[in-house]
Amino acid sequence: MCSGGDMSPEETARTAQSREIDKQLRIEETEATKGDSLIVKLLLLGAGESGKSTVLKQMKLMNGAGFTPAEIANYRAAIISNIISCVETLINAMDTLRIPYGFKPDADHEILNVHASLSPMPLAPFDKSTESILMSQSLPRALRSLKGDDTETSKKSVKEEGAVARADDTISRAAERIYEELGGSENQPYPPEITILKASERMLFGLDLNASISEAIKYFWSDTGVQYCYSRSNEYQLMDCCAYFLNDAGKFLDSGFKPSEMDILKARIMTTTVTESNFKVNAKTTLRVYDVGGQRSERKKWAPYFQDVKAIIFLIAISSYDQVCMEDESMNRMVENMNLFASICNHPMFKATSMIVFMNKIDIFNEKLAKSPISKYFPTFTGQNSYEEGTAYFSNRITELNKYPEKAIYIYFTWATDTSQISSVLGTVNSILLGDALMNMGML
Ligand SMILES: Nc1nc2c(ncn2[C@@H]2O[C@H](COP(=O)(O)OP(=O)(O)OP(=O)(O)O)[C@@H](O)[C@H]2O)c(=O)[nH]1
Ligand SMILES: [Mg+2]
Repeated sequence: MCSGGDMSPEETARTAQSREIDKQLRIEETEATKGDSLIVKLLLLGAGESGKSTVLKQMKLMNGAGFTPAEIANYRAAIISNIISCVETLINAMDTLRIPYGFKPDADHEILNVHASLSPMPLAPFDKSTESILMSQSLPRALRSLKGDDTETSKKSVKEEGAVARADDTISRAAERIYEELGGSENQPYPPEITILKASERMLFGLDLNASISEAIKYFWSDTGVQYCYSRSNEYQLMDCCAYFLNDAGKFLDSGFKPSEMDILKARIMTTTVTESNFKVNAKTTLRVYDVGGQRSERKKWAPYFQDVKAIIFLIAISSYDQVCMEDESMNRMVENMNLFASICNHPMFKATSMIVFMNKIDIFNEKLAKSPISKYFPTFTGQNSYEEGTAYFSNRITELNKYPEKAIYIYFTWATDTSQISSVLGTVNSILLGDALMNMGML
């Protein structure tokens, strides 16, 4: 077991947060069970990073609970750890995707000109057979064919539903070629700011985040190659809060920084302990909400909470249609979401349980549509790549998965980090829940 001294800031923040939640729960539990109140049990389910804990934070805010000073301090630590994780992820992705620092995607067709402006080094001699492969396919695939290992994954990725994102265009090939010619990961002529970050790559968590690291992060984030790498984040695992925190890294890393409600809503702490929160809906009714961890390894903890559930809010990040699954990079994230939804929706214990689906992260979905065609990942989608047609398509796909025709599926499109949008949806959901709960108890 990990002793306190060995914990990363993220783990420390998580442990302190769950202690604080436990304390709060004990208080709420006592309050909720006073008198003969009606308890409506609600589960928040869904895959990792779908937004369950964010919805719970919003429920707390709506209930006037706000965040305690201890929670605020924990979220500050979580934000710092989010920033460091994002920088580390991007540094690694620059090498995995073979993107050189300073790469300018707009100049992609002028590969050699771009090369000349980036590097004072003479062009390295290029092996012709390798070149022809690199110019016709993406590097990961090219490497697989060089090794004689052009496996099912790459073939599957083009035609079938739920394709996995792999850039394979002139820009990505130009990046790879320049990256190789500049000397790959080891020998690129890095600017000093990038050198600081790369040198401390493995130990950023232990570092004193002084002004020079903060400046280096600012420089790193403004690098055109890093921005291009960020634009391809559907090909690897990057937190959705990355841009929000890196756009203002200096402010968040300042020792006097105190997170706002929005900062806290954006902060990511992966759930590893099932939490129970009680909300008084009216004088006699308490909503008892369970928030679980959605990563595959966390799902074995769900079943003990399935008894007597009145409703499930199932979250799906609709923006995940072009992303790779966290736990299995050969799988599309939306397909993982849909499989998980089918297994919960059609679970015999939930035959009569109200199923409320939050198709979440509509803000990211909307932004993505301009550059990421749904049909590339879901060939059965033949409509316009618009918000209306995209949401209608996924809404139908989800509804079709329900095998109990007598059971209603309520679908909402949500933006969990936007307090006013989610409050209005949660208001409607409360009415449904109370109606259903009272009806089940013969009180309506
Ligand atoms: N832009 C945007 N970000 C969101 C939205 N909903 C959640 N997020 C962000 O997505 C990240 C993950 O959200 P969480 O609420 O932690 O996800 P979760 O489902 O609880 O994840 P697990 O605990 O791992 O199961 C956080 O950084 C949130 O701020 C949304 O609608 N829009
Ligand atoms: Mg969570």
